[in-house]
Amino acid sequence: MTRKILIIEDTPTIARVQKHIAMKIGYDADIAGSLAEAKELISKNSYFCAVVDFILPDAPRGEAVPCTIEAEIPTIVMTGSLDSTTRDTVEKYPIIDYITKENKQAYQYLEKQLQRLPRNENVKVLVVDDSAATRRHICSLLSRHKYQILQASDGIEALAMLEKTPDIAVIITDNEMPNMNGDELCGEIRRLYSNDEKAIIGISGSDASHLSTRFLKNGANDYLRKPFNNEEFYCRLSQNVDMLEQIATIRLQANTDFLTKLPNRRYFFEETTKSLKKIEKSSQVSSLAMLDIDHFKSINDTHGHDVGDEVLKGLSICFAKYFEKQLVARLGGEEFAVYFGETSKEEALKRLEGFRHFIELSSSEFSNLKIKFTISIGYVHGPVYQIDELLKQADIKLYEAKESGRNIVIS
Ligand SMILES: Nc1nc2c(ncn2[C@@H]2O[C@H](COP(=O)(O)OP(=O)(O)OP(=O)(O)O)[C@@H](O)[C@H]2O)c(=O)[nH]1
Repeated sequence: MTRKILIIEDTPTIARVQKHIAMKIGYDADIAGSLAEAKELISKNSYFCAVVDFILPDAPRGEAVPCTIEAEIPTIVMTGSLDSTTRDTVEKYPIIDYITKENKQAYQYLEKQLQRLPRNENVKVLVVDDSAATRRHICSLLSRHKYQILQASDGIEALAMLEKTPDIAVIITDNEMPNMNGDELCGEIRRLYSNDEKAIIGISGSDASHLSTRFLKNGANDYLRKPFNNEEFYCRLSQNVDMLEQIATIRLQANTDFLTKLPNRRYFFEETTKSLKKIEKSSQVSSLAMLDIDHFKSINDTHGHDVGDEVLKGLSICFAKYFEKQLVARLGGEEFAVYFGETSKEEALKRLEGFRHFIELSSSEFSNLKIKFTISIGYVHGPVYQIDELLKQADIKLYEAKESGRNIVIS
């Protein structure tokens, strides 16, 4: 779904720059050169957000701001300069943010805000406070920036909610609450979830100077003193969400094979080791296959490395269709592994044989040069709970598959 943005700006060059920024991010954009034009567009369209110039020829005192706010369009205000009258007007309305155009980084900042809004729709924030009024206030700030919101009235309820909704990213918690104080809740959350999974922002109205330190020492990422300034609240919150996002990106890069975008060897070892521990505890048997393209060297030697890469990428895409619930990784070169966990031997072999057959029939689809190739597969199934041992046994079967003429599954 393309989100539509309304740009209300009477200087055409500035409007064009803003439209360019919005479209680069993926928005559709309408431009209104005056308040009258804006009203006309608002009556006919629905907008995800608006970027509003504070001074317009037919709205010299910021009258366009209440117009978008009344139409329930999340609003970013652009101002020429921020004198006290402008600031008072801007602060009167529940806008997302204001940006001073005279600032050199104004458009970079606008771009960041426009990128954050759609992202925030997927960020879950849990608000923990025993005061319903404070919760309401924080929730209204969060909904203005399009965050997904969950609420709990004390620490016990918050922990239950975290267990039920594992993808909560940020917890904003008060300190003085019945049953469990905010700093204690913080400690408990950190016992269960790491800093790269969840960010915690502590808030308190207390004057006690040591409280911020207590929050931080118990694992909070940030602290806000009540009553807090809305702008500071948003800045701290988005910095924490940015940080979680950056960690997730780094983690994804560290766990992904660059060429095929499949999980890499490192991720495969980490995940299978965890799973094998569980399987061993419940006395189940494990199940794994190693797959290898036949005579891949000759594809490289005959057609070049780039064509070889194309073949590897094409094959990797097919894994997702055949092994939706299994963990597939590129171990290196033209060697891949499929970890079945507790799947029965019959089921695993049926899938592997189906995949081998599919590749035999369709491999020419994966490259522009229509290169045909086959794969060999070695499969193991048994009470083995060390991943290197499982791979060693599967590799022996794979070697047998190669020795017996290739394009075969050996178990
Ligand atoms: N294009 C491309 N080739 C790679 C990559 N990684 C490894 N290779 C090549 O994969 C080939 C593997 O060759 P071999 O181990 O001899 O295996 P094979 O030719 O497939 O022979 P069999 O496995 O016995 O059927 C070598 O030519 C490597 O250079 C890669 O990322 N891209």
